[in-house]
Amino acid sequence: MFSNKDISHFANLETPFYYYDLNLLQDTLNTCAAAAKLYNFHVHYAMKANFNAKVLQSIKAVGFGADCVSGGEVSKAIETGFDKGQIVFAGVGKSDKEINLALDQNIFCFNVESVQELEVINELAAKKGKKASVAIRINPNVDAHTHHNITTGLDENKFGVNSWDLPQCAEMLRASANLEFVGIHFHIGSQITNLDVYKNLCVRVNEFAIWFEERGFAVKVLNVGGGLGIDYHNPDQQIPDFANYFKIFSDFLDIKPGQEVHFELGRALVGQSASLISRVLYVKNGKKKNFVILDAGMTELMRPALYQAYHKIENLTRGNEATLKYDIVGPICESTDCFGKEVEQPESFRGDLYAIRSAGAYGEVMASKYNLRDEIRSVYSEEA
Ligand SMILES: Cc1ncc(COP(=O)(O)O)c(C=O)c1O
Ligand SMILES: N[C@@H](CCCC[NH3+])C(=O)O
Repeated sequence: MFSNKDISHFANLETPFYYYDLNLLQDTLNTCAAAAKLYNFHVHYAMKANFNAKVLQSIKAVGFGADCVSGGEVSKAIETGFDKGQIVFAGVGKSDKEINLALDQNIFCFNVESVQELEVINELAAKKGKKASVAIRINPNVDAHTHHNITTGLDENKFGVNSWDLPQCAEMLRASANLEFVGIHFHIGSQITNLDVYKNLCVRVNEFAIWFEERGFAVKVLNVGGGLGIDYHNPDQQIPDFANYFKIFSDFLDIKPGQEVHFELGRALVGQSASLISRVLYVKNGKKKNFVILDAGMTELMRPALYQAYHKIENLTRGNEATLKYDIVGPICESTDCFGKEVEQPESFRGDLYAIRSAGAYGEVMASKYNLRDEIRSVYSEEA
């Protein structure tokens, strides 16, 4: 919800830009941190969701670790001041250069996604005379009931080690003098709104933990990944239900004394804290359709074009009284450059300000230069 003061402030600014509500971000982080603390759970922020410098500063300040998926993210986390001892590094295709960088930085652990990767990390660690801490990312074949493009924990997905490869994994761990097994890792998908899915995950985590323990491995860390969704239809109902989310893991995981439970949350921490603010360039009234053409497009927010993702769209200049249906599109030379079809809006005019809500996660960071677009700018609530 934007105040009149926000809207007058936006009216003086060049569009498009991401607007970050840093107070809401702080409230979200504090709520999550307090809910996790109740159970002594460890939270790593999934940096891929948003690595805007101010966002990262706020997250670091609350004491979370970082979940990284590239050497670039590991470096950025360290530059930002995240504790190296709280950095985890996942990814199915870690290059030798990235592994070496993470070894040099003594990060908390590699979330390893294949037997071959274990072999490579062992070799590279041996060359440096080091022992690399590793958790095995297991693909548990649990359906996350989310969009198939952001599902990661089914047998057909490329992520993690499948259960039938675990015996080979265990053998490799035993044979590798430069690896230290710390635990098991899972991440079954993103934008998960049905929390029952996590109960199913817990059942599988318990089974896999026993599997490793029966073979003589001490499972110190149970890392259950992230994926908690946000309500894209109600962007003003802003803070996800962290209390219930963590309670599920406390209730359904068999947590042994000394065992740590780790999470890797991205979207839930940052998703509602930003909107993409744009101006209407043109309004085209056709025979079959009316179009609102914005100065922001799929190059600034790719999710609708990529996953047919829903984002609530609001005309900030004219208010809420919807009288017409428009396809809300951008200026990019692609037919998928569309933020919403047949969206009910007030009659709109050139110069109106539009907000595309819930754009704090996988928004700014997925922007592209396609069509040689200007780099997307950011504006922060503290500047208003
Ligand atoms: C390994 C891993 N951990 C954590 C996340 C964070 O996901 P989300 O933003 O849905 O919480 C992702 C992205 O889906 C991921 O691939
Ligand atoms: N980029 C996706 C989420 C992918 C999560 C990373 N595994 C989105 O916008 O919803």
